[in-house]
Amino acid sequence: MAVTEAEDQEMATKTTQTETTDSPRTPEKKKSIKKKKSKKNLDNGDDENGDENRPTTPKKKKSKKKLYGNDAAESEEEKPKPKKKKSMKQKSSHKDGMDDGSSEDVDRTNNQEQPSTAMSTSGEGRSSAYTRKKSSMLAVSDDPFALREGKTLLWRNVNMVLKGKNENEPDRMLLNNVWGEVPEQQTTAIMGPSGAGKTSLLNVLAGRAKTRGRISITSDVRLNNFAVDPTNINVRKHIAFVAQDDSLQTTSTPREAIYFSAKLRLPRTTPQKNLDKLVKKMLAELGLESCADTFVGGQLLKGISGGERKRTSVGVELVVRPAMVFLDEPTSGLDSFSAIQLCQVLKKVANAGSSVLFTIHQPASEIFNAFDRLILMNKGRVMFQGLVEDVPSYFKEHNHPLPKKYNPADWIMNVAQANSIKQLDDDGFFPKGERMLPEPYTTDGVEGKDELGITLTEHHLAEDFDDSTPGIFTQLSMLSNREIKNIRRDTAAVGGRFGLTIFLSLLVGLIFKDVGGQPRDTVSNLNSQFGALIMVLLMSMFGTAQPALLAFPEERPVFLREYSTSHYSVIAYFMSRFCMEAFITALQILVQVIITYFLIGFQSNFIMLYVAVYSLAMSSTALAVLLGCSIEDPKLGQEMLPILFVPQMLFAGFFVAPKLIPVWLRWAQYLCTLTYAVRIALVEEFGDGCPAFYPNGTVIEDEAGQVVDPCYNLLDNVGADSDDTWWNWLVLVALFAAFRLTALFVLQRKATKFF
Ligand SMILES: Nc1ncnc2c1ncn2[C@@H]1O[C@H](COP(=O)(O)OP(=O)(O)OP(=O)(O)O)[C@@H](O)[C@H]1O
Repeated sequence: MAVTEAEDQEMATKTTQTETTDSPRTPEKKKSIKKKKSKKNLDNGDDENGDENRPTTPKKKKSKKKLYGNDAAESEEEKPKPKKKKSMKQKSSHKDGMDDGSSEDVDRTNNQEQPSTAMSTSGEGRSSAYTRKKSSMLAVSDDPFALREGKTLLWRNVNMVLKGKNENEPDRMLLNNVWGEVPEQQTTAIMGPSGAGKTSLLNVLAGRAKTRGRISITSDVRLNNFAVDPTNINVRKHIAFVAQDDSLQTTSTPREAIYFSAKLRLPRTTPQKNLDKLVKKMLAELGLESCADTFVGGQLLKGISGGERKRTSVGVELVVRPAMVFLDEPTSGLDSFSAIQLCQVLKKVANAGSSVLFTIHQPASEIFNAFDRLILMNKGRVMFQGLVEDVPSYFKEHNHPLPKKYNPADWIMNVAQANSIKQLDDDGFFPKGERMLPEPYTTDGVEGKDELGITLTEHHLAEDFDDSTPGIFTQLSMLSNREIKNIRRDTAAVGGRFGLTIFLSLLVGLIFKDVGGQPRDTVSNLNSQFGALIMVLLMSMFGTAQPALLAFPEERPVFLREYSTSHYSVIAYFMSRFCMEAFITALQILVQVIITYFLIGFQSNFIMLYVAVYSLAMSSTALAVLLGCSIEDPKLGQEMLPILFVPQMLFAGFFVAPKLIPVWLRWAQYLCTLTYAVRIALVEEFGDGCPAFYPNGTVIEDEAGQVVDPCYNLLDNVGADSDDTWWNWLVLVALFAAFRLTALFVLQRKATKFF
């Protein structure tokens, strides 16, 4: 569409009309607008009076000339012409299936394309269903393509700069003054040669890229003309995003993955049978029926094909009937039939009201002609932007007419790649000129905040967001169910973990066989008993902390995708993971302690030993989870394992007595969970002393000539004292709680602040 400066002025004027003369909106005004909205809900779609405060439905704009960015359009101070109106019904029927562009009831010659921002005030014939309260509308429908209220995203001056490594290396403009819009009810494709900046633009708009390292990003982005920071989690939640890399739970099936999304993201009042029907219809629309109950699969688990996985990712987002859908190369890896099928689905989604934006590489002509709009990127700049049907005339006007019987997508890519930027510039591509945006409804400035200091934009977003989705208990139950299925289905991982535990326990148990029952009358016996106990403790630490450390970085993409698309809260995710971990660890430690306890013949009480080893395992996993939440890369997690274990072993007192550690380092022992577990277990095993110690005559005497019980001596060496046992328990539990809470905090910050 063509937004010229004249049109921008029109938009600004309309904004003023819509919002009265004061901008930004005040809370009071917002209330009055709410009232009008509800009144409108009752007016059964009769918009002949053109109530200027109602949310508007952008029309499918048609124009032959004056494309958005057409230099002629930019230079002329032209009065915008009135828009031709079509009813929703007419529009839908026109858009159904592949758009053949045959809707000749629209004056394409003179009708300059209009900005389809939310403040556009023309009264498009929106049905009452379209404007009904979102939650009730969605709850009662079992149609994945039910009408919904869309949103329009506008952006200007989007720049992404890669700073040079040093003064000699110049900065690189990865995105250079990029502008555009994604109107509701339309499909917009971003095309361009490899490295043109398609994914970068999509990521910036979806809030998945931010100033960081050598990359700096600036942008002016409007959601329904509210100035927004796309990286804000509240903004991100409005956008269903399908990334290029599928991040799905590998042990779920497509049916379960789509159901999981529908159950947690649709209004809680949605009847179960509607959810089931929705999922069924979504699977059918995406051609996933035949693999609906096969595992998604991953590196180690055989599952559905790459194309099926991609369609599942799309289904997971579309099933919740989002207002905005962004997709990064949704057709990559799909055969041509599946690609067309997917594009038809996207088209239906747009017809239902959503704004759809996606990147795509050289689509077939059938697919290309089905898009409504095109953004053609080249070397980080916008080479063309407008209606797809205007592409041939635009390229003809700029000296690159589309040859007959040529796929237009191939042709425009050919033009973009075969000509230098200078040549294309000379030919008039890369429309220039400053593109103004109308005054935003609110800003983050002081005047845009209410008395509580909450920005009006946040009010708007929060109000707009459906808060009737399931609460924490449903989230916990859904997440726990999925975890249980994951454990049952990922037999390799669970089997490996338990297999290794059994193997190592047997190895240690056999090597130290019956050592625990030997009389404590020699140094070697006593040392062996001590060694056996330390081995059991270390084994529990290694065997449980390692999987916990690696679990989150591996699951991170799934968590971040689901969290950023409002599946569940961080607390629900954290709690469900904790419960599963606690359960699996309890079983694992039980197996380990049963084998070692009876093979070695420890003197401790079985239950006490089990609780001590389990407590160590849980507090070690808490530290591991904290580290795991702080890092992004599973490989880095592997490399961090020594950081987790080595200091613990060094400070626990069995390699070097704590009193021999330099004073300035000695404090670190108090942060090591192993220190406390060793003290508790040793007191339990040797706390009664060695009644028959060293009968062969070798005795140890202290400086005063008193005979020293070697068991007490051993406890003393590691700083253990039976009087401090409760204190040791307390610190162990406190460390566990501190690590867990810090991990929760880190996870919350990571999830909301950074993608
Ligand atoms: N974080 C980054 N650091 C350095 N360079 C980057 C970064 N992100 C993007 N780029 C560079 O920006 C340019 C555009 O990248 P982008 O991935 O957006 O291109 P694209 O059009 O999506 O390409 P493709 O079609 O090959 O996926 C590329 O040259 C890429 O190397």
